[in-house]
Amino acid sequence: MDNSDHPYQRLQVPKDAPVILKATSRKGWGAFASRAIKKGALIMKEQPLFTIHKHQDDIKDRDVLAALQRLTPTEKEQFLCLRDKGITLFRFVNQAFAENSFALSTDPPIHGAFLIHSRINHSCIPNAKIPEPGDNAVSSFAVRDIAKGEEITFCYNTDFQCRTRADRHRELRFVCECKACQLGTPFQKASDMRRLLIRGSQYLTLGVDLKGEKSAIIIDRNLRRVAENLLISLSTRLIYLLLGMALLEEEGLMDHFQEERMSPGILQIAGMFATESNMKIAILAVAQETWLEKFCIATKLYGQADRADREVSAALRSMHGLTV
Ligand SMILES: C[S@@+](CC[C@H](N)C(=O)[O-])C[C@H]1O[C@@H](n2cnc3c(N)ncnc32)[C@H](O)[C@@H]1O
Repeated sequence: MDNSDHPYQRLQVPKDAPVILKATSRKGWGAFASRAIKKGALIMKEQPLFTIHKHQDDIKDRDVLAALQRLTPTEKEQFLCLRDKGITLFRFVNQAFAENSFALSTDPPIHGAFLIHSRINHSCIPNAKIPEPGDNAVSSFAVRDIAKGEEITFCYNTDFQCRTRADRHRELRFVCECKACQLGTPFQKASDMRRLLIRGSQYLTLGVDLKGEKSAIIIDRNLRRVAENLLISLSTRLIYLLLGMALLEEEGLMDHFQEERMSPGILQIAGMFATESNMKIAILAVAQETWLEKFCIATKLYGQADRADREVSAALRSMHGLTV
């Protein structure tokens, strides 16, 4: 099909959004920056074409057809532009909805059709992020400077930062071609290693693996026992937290959302040391500019017990319902 005739040319991008839709060479259609977008800037805010108040698995063709009946002819025409992988008509309308929707709420379950955000392709090292939808809308933000003409991407899964290439591809069910997925390249090999280490360091600080499971990565039984019982020392806890952040930074995954989410907890841990020599190092570590610098200073705490260790462990164990 000549792309100038493609139905996606008729999709209405939110007014003033710096986005144009175009065919990519191997990923179907994608969204591209129509002008330079600064790191942190809102890319676009999109209202749903319609919503369905059910769990995704319970949404049937008839639910989508009923929702379409309530649309104006122009809105209905937008939905009918959708194509499977940008090429063929969908066999079922609920499939078209599933491929082009975002969850607006889990309890109660609400899914909305977002035709423009659904054109954004995935990358394991994305330049945009779609935080938890709120306000009955989906918004995307640049997590680094995006040049005019660059493809806009976001990560389709929230825990990919600690999953290897093979593991991510099993979940995605397509072969991503981003920098972290170029099989056998030095970056991809280092990326797999970094993401495994991020997963391991998360386990050591939280005491649980992804989805609350036991770790398949940390095999030392004693270390697992200490982590699962939230008994790691303050210094080890700070070091692993900062290691995770430094690895995210090195991987190209550090952004202001990540920093806003993690920084308060890290500062809190750093402020809990009671032994003066440890306290000085912790304060110096968190004052550094980059996460790698913070981590490097914090390693000076390695193996140091602290007067607050017992009290902090007891507080964490009580918070997690473990017997103190
Ligand atoms: C929500 S759609 C994204 C828009 C889609 N490219 C289109 O043409 O409408 C998701 C689909 O796009 C393709 N896709 C997205 N990201 C990709 C990537 N990094 N590598 C390969 N295919 C990708 C996959 O076929 C995936 O199932």
